Amino acid sequence: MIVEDEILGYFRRSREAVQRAEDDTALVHAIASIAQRIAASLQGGGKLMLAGNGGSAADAQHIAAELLSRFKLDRNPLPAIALTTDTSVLTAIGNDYGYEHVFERQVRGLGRPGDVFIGITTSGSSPNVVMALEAARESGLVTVGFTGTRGRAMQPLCDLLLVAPSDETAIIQQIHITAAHAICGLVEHELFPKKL
Ligand SMILES: O=C(CO)[C@@H](O)[C@H](O)[C@H](O)[C@H](O)COP(=O)(O)O
Ligand SMILES: [Zn+2]
Repeated sequence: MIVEDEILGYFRRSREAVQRAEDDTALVHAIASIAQRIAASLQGGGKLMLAGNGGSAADAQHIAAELLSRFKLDRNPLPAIALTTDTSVLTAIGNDYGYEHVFERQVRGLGRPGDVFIGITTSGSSPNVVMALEAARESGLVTVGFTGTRGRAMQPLCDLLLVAPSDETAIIQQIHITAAHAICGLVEHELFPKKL
């Protein structure tokens, strides 16, 4: 019974967060604006870079895969890189400069003005993501934050901020990947209208 309560409680909190997201006009606008900025960057020869820790690292990789491979349309690959995958780079930077630099240094090395960087942190306080957003801004990238209600303080660092309406990491991640799927669909529609 305790196990069942745990499961049903989790489902209920998920459903309530999705409902809050659906009713959140600012969130829906943020999703549309993020898709528009990514499409504009890719159209102009830019690329998308993403980073996060733990489950959000998996989300960064998931989103890059949707664009480089395909989301729903059979079309040309779109340039997207998750900065979470190269263990040589991550261990070298982590070992030589510190873990808080693992994304920031990649942003400075790989980012070009007009690219888009998405930093994903459910708390809004992971130093490696915050430093990468600072580096992206200094390097002339479009800065996008994915966070939850605890992460609103990221706003000054972000051109666009997606705030999932929850303070629970796992639930925030679920809203993030739902929003990311919507963004991938919008980017495909914008860039490949004839494929519809
Ligand atoms: O996936 C989960 C929890 O659902 C964890 O791996 C979680 O991502 C990790 O604890 C992260 O280190 C949390 O970092 P952040 O979202 O606060 O930046
Ligand atoms: Zn998780």
